[in-house]
Amino acid sequence: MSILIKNAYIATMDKDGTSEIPNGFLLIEDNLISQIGDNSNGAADKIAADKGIGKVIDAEGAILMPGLSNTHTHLGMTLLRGYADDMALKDWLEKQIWPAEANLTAEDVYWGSLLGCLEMIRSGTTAFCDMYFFMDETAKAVEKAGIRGCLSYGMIEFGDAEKGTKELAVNEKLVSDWQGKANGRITTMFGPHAPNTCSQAFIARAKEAAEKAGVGVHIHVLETEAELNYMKENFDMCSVHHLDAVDFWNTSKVPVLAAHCVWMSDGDIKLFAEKGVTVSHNPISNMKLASGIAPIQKMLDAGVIVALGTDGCASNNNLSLFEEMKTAALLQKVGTMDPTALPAKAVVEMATVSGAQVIDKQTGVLKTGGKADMILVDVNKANAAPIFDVYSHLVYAAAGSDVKTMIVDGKILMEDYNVLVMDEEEVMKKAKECAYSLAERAKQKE
Ligand SMILES: C[C@H]1O[C@@H](n2cnc3c(N)ncnc32)[C@H](O)[C@@H]1O
Ligand SMILES: [Zn+2]
Repeated sequence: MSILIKNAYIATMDKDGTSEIPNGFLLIEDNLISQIGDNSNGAADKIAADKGIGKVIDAEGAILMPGLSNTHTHLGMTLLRGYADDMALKDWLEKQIWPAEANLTAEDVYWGSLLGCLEMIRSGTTAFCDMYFFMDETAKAVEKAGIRGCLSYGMIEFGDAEKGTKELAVNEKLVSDWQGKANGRITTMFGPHAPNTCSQAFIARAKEAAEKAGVGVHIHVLETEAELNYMKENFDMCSVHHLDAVDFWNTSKVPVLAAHCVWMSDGDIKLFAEKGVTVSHNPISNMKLASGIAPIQKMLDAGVIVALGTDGCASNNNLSLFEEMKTAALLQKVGTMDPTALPAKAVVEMATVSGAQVIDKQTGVLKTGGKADMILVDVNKANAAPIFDVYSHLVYAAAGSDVKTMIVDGKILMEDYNVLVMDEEEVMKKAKECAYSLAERAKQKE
C-alpha cells in the first residue's frame, strides 16, 4: 500500500540532506520512503492525484520524524514494573529480580513483551534491542505488534563451562529460528549478560558464535562501581580491558552493543571510539539504581557512537524514550556542571539515527530509499505552544503520549492515537494477570 503524508513539519535527522522541512510531504511505497519534499506549492496533492494514492494523512499540527530506537530493554520484564524499587543493583537482582524471574513462564514473557510493544508504540519507539529469556515469545510479540526487534537471549554462565554450552545453544537457536523474520523486522544478537556474571572465556565464545552467525553482541558493561572494583580485584583490570584481551570490542565483523558504560575511564572511551562500539546510555535506570553518571559528553567528544535505552521496566519504570531523552540531557548537564553539555539536537540524534544504526542501517533518518519507520508527534497541544526549536520541544517539552501516529516498515501501527495491531484491553488484562500470578508464585517460594 502507498501512503502519502502531507502538511507535516518534518525533522529528517539526515545529516547529509535537508534537516528540516517546515511544510513537507513524504511518500511511502511498499515499505520504503520513495519521495520527501517541500509541500508549500501543493506538491503532495498533485502526487496523490497522479499516482491515485488511496491513503493520505494530513499531518497539519504534527512533527514527522524517524521512529525512536530503544537500544537496551528486557521486554519481558515489563511484568515486573514496580516489583522492587529503591535498591542497589546487586541486591535488587540477587534478592528480588532473579528469584522472581526463576518463576517466569513462556506465557508470562509473551504478554509482558506484548505489553512492552504496546507501550513503545504509544510512546514513539519503532525499534528496540532486547536481552531476556523465552525469546521466542518476545519474537512472537514483535511479529504481532509490527515494530522492529533486535533480540538476544540473556546468557548468564557464572564461570560454569557446561552451563555456558547450554546457554550458547539457546541463543544459537534464537538466531537460526528468527534472524530476518517478519520481513526483516526481527533480527538477533548474542547476549552474554555482563563481565561479572560471565567468564572472559565464555564471553569470547559468545563473540565467536556471533561472528560465525553474522549477528551482533549485546552486553552490560561497567554499570556499577561494584563491577569495576570486582574486576580490578579479580583480574587487575577493568571490564573493558578484560574483554579487549579477547578482542571482544572488535566491530569489523559484527556490531557490538554495550549497555550502561557508567564507569568508563578516558582510556576505555578512546578504545570504544577506535573500535566503533555502540554505547546504550540508560540514564533513568542509572539514576534509580544509583549506579552513577555515564560520561556521555566525553564519549561524544571522543567520537563514540552513543544511543539511548530505558533498560527493563523494573528499573525505570516505563519505556518512554521521551523521558529518557530529557533525563539524558539534564543528567549530563548537572553531572558536568556545564549547561551546554548534551544539547537537545544531540539527544534526538542519539534516540534516532545512532540507535537505529545498530538495528537496521536503513532506518533512523527520513530519506528517499530508506525504510518507512516514522512517527507523528502531536504539537496541537498546550505543552507545544510555542515552538521555537523542534529539537528543544522534543527533548524538553514533549511527552511520549504526544505521539499520535506510527508507521513501521510501511504499515500503520497507530493512527490518530488508535492502536491498530492489537486489542489493548486484552493485552493489559492478560499482562496484569500474569504479573500478579508471577508475584504470588515468587512469594510462595520465599
Ligand atoms: C537478562 C537479565 O538481565 C537482568 N537485568 C535487568 N536489568 C538489569 C540491569 N540494570 N543490570 C544488569 N542486569 C539487569 C534481567 O533481570 C535478566 O535477569
Ligand atoms: Zn539491562
